[in-house]
Amino acid sequence: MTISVWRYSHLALAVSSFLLLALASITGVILAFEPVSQKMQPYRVDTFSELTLAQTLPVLKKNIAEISELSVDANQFVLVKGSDENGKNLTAYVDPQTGKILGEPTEQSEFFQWATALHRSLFLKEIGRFFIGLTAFLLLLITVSGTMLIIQRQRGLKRFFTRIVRDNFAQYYHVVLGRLSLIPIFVIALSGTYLSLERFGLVNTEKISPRVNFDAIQSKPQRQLADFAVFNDIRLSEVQRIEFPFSDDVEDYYTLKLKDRELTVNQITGDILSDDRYPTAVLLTNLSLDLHTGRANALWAIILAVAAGNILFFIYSGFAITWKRRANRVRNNYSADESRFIILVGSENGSTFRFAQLIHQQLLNQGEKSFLTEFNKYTVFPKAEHLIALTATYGLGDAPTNARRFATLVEQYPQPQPVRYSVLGFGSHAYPDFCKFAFEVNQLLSRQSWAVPLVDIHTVNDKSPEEFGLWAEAWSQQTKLPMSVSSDLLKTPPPKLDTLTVTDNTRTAQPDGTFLVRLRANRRNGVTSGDLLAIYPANDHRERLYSIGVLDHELQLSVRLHPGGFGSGFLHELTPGQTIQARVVSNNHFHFPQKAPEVVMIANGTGIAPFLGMISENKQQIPCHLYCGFRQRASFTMYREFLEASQSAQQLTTLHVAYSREGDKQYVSNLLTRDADFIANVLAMNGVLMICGSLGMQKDVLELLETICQTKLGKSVSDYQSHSQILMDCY
Ligand SMILES: Cc1cc2nc3c(=O)[nH]c(=O)nc-3n(C[C@H](O)[C@H](O)[C@H](O)COP(=O)(O)O)c2cc1C
Repeated sequence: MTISVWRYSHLALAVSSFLLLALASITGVILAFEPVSQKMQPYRVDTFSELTLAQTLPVLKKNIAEISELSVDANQFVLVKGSDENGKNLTAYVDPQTGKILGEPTEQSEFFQWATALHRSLFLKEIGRFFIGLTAFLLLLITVSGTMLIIQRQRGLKRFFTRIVRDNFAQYYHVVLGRLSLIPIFVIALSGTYLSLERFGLVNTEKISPRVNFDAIQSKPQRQLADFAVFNDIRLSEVQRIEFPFSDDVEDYYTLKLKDRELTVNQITGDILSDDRYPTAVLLTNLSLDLHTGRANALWAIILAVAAGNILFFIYSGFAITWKRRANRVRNNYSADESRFIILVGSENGSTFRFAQLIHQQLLNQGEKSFLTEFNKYTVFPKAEHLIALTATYGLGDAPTNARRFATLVEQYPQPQPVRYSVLGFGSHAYPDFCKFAFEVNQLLSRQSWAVPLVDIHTVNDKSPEEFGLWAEAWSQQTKLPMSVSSDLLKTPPPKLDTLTVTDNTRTAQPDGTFLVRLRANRRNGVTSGDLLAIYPANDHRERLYSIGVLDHELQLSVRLHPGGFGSGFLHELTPGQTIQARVVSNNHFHFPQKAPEVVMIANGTGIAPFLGMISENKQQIPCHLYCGFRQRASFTMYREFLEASQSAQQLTTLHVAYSREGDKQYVSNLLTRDADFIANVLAMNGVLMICGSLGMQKDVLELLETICQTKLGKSVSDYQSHSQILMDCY
């Protein structure tokens, strides 16, 4: 069964019962203190559990003139009814060992009487009892559905008590306390339901009346009470009530109502006259009363009070979670049919909607027609030019509930015109399948003939505004539409810029040639190869990002000069000694995996930049293979010397170069096809593939990897992506 079925049942049950449940819980907390307060009265003797009837009854008979009845309550207080030596009625707690009178019972306090009546019947007699019974039953169902939700959330029964990832206060404590109070709440609900059924006569609790054969009653041999075998066998702690014989006549007998049966005993010989076990239903009623009220054990009563208090918290936190989910409902000004921008959201708990709304709002403010909807509402969008897919991942790397049907819908509704797409995954590294569903969506879209990749898939760990900002910047660069990340979402001050000094610039003669720029940061604040350098060519909001390779403590950028290029043109003109204002954007997901047993780097064109730095920093000599593609040999010349030196120093193990416009006219994907077995082996041994370069190359390589993974490893490429074995930074 899917998570949503359990979730909706859980919610529906909670909504339908929360008022009565709150009332029952509040009164339940109050009533749990009654047994605790009662147990503090000094009527229990320490030897209670050891005393037998043979020890107790003779002492009581000796000390009390006339006894008609003895009862033992849930607090193990012994109450005797009868009369004293003056013939006056007597109802008193006694010491069962000495027969001494300890005190008189008092009436239940009015407050507890009031709370009990409210708890049991809402002061509405039978109707109230019915609703309270129904509430107990609903609580039982809520407990079951809640347990299923926790099992699904924790990915299986075995992991039920493993660490819970903290999402937000209400959700975290709803699950933490839910797990802890699961058993007491289940017991409260089950016993409450049972007691209601019993109350309405739906379970048969009729006791069998003792059948004494008076013809067979013996009056010999006469024995002392202390010598009755049956009284020696029965402990006081097994007794609920004893009715004493009304006279000395042999036909009057002792009736012993024990916890599990009723006995009648000849008052002269001590013979057992009848022995009837109670029906199971009666035993269950007693057990339910013990468990539901906590009357038998003060510690259990306190546990019940805490559990009932937790129910109140669950009502609050459950509604807080629902409220948060509902608050993200979408309002569109334009229809799906007329919109140029389609934003799809896959979200379970609503936070991804916040990010989607931010994009949506900015597009609307710029006068664009934008339509925001859920993945499951995907259809044909006749005017769409851009598709932005934002999605969280849940379960075992699964789709959120509102994105479950996406794979089917995509096949069902091909778009009639080319649409440029970009996928942004929301997830958490706390889970092993990081953003897996987003990677699947990316794969799915990349296979559609109408889908044109616009920006490499980006991921956002733990709702990081900075990582969202990276995507926004990349998307904005491609579309030329401003997409800023609002400061209330970022909750960080505007970036501080560093001053960097140009140390070298190889320049190029051709307008589509590649050149290398080296910069030295005035203060070295932890730049790592794979990070990005944000430059501001016009000193305004326009930012351009370049992949950094750190070589000899300097930042090296590999740049292709585009005719009229805003960023590349600016960098091309830099001369050694010049300074620029820029900032380093940490790009943690694309750092060299220091713990990987083997690393394969795949690049085309300027995508080689971060790899040069990583190779230069590979002092541990982790086996490292570079597959790179260029148009002509000339493009590779500037890297050759460095890479050959790295091979000699064993910082680079193998080097494979493809030229697309010369010689065999190969692409980097052709090299990978040739070495498919090796690539599969690296993945199988937990090695890491890193891809950097153009999105076109990335698409080809991913398609190839999908085939390799499926045929040689029996898994999807998204499996490896979600386990950080395939890292990408393409543009
Ligand atoms: C029960 C649960 C399971 C999750 N499973 C994954 C997962 O497998 N992979 C992942 O990257 N993130 C996982 N996450 C993290 C969410 O995807 C992430 O917090 C996301 O930002 C939530 O977005 P939403 O509020 O729109 O649903 C999980 C979160 C929860 C609460």
